[in-house]
Amino acid sequence: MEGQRSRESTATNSAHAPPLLHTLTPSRRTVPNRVFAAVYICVITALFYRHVQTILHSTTLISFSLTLALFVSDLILAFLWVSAHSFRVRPVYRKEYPENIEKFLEPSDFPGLDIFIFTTDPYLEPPTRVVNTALSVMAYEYPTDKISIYVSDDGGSALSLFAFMEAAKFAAHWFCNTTISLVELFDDPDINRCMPIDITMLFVNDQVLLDKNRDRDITGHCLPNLVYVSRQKSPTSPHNFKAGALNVRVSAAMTNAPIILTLDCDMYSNDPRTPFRALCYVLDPAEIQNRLAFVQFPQQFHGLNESEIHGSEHRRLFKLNPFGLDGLSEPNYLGTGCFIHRRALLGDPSTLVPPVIKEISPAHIANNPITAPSVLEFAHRLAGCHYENQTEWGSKIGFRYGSLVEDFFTGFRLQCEEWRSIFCNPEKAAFLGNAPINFRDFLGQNKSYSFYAFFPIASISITTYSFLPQLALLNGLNIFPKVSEPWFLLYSLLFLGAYGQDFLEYTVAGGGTVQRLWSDQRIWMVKGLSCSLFGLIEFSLKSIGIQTQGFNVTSKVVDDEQRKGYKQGLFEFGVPSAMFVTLTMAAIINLYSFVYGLVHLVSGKEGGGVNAIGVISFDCDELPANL
Ligand SMILES: O=c1ccn([C@@H]2O[C@H](COP(=O)(O)OP(=O)(O)O[C@H]3O[C@H](CO)[C@@H](O)[C@H](O)[C@H]3O)[C@@H](O)[C@H]2O)c(=O)[nH]1
Ligand SMILES: [Mn+2]
Repeated sequence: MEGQRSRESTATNSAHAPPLLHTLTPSRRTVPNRVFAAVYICVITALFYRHVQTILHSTTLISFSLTLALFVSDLILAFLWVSAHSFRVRPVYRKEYPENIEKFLEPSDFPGLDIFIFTTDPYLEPPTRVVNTALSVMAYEYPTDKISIYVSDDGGSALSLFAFMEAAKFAAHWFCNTTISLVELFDDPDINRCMPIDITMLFVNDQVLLDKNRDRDITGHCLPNLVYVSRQKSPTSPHNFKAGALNVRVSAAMTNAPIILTLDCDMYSNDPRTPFRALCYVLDPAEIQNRLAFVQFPQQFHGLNESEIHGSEHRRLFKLNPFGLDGLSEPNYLGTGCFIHRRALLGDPSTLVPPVIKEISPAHIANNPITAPSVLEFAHRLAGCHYENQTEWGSKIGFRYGSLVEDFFTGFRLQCEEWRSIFCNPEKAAFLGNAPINFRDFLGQNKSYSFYAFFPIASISITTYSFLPQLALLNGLNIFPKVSEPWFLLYSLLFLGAYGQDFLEYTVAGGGTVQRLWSDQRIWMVKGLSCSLFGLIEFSLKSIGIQTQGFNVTSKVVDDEQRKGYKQGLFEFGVPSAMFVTLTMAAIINLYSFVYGLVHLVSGKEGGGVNAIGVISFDCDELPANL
């Protein structure tokens, strides 16, 4: 990480001021980043000058179309490079002082915290894991009577409900004995398995499993509220996937806490003090005035292998880029590990959009027992599938519908409404999760990530560069400058500049290893040829009205065979997928043209030669550099 940091404090610690809650420090990379950007833009401009010259002077249709294709591909990559510059223009680092929260607040003054945990498929998401997620947050060092946990089960599965009924009993014993290591619970291969059971019911079901007013652990201390929610679904009204589940307002009827924590069932709390960290921001009057909507913690994973072949830790997306966006007050919402002001979900900072029922407005104080028949009846009504009809839920308020990546979309909409956000990255991971270790699951998951704004269009460039130079080489056409030509220097600069910056960012600033950087680069190309490409095609089809499939839940089940392969750093091609076709085609053509180029180079024949060996490599945010 960064070395010495000058302190640009947002909260001061003078005699009369409240205790220091957090500090903010701009990264030392800011100035070098800006200088580099200026130089790199000049090099990119030179590249386009060359492309235009070649197009204008092309004599055959083939050379014209080849250069045009490269021109378009480079244009897309250059556009993405420019947009990625926002991550580099002002990265910032923060530090919190959670120990000061208690100087500032009495336990009775702590704000209520409603924790939402999501699950949808007991076969892909073993209920024992979901239970572990819930137990991990029950152990938060936070006034117990202020915490309520809502488990949203979109599958309405009897198995998940049963698991939670057992968990509620277990909690009474476990809660007072938190010395049992959570990691142990997670890594036990036997409890990770999902028992096959053939009952799935869809019904409106809010079941209060633990009530803080009623339930005690075995030493007599109170337990947090634990509520199982299974919203009603009907074939005639869209359920809007996770965004729909997020918007079920049962928590508003029962506890209506001002702060919400969203957590996927594949994550668990790794630090019981995390809410204190979040409070350092959400309680800071300066931040509230600055229209703070949410505090996002990074998604981090455990159980990854050394080289992390799939790059599924998404170090850039989840850790590096948010530092950059934080400097601009807009880190995006990552769907899990995020503390949100409930108020931010109900309209822009200046005009509150009133919910249809006033009992669920942020001002409403929910102080009836959550098991009171009136509360339960109200909660049932809110979880019904028709409640949202003719309302602004999903369009102007709540989590926004219409995108499979509801996190990215909702965060973006909140920012458009002038809400601000903060990225909080403590040294000890606040949450840890599981990333898919199966190659097909990984690609399936990334098909939806690839909707991320413009990123999927990079697949046009990647596909072009995966086939075009190779085919040109095999046909004896020159499309890149020779080593002896001055233009070769330009390509070298593009290559070295992109990789140099990427290397420094990933390893020195981002703490990643060279091996993982290698995997990250490789997987970027793999994604461009598979999931991004398919995501782009699906998105285009959908835009012109052709139906495609919806959200694919990422499997969290891992068998021993898969675990073994993954540990050895092997990609698993055992299961069929259309996404492998483009990948394999590119691999074969690249290998063939690589050998072809090499043979010609060694035998001293002309025809492409060193300038197009057939291996392409370029960084996700940069221009291609073909050697
Ligand atoms: O109809 C649905 C579909 C999914 N989920 C839950 O949503 C969560 C995320 O789904 P997962 O299959 O794990 O997707 P990932 O690709 O791993 O999730 C990433 O991408 C999602 C969409 O952008 C975000 O919501 C997640 O927080 C983010 O980790 C899981 O807990 C699911 O149980 C539901 O509750 N209802
Ligand atoms: Mn997930």
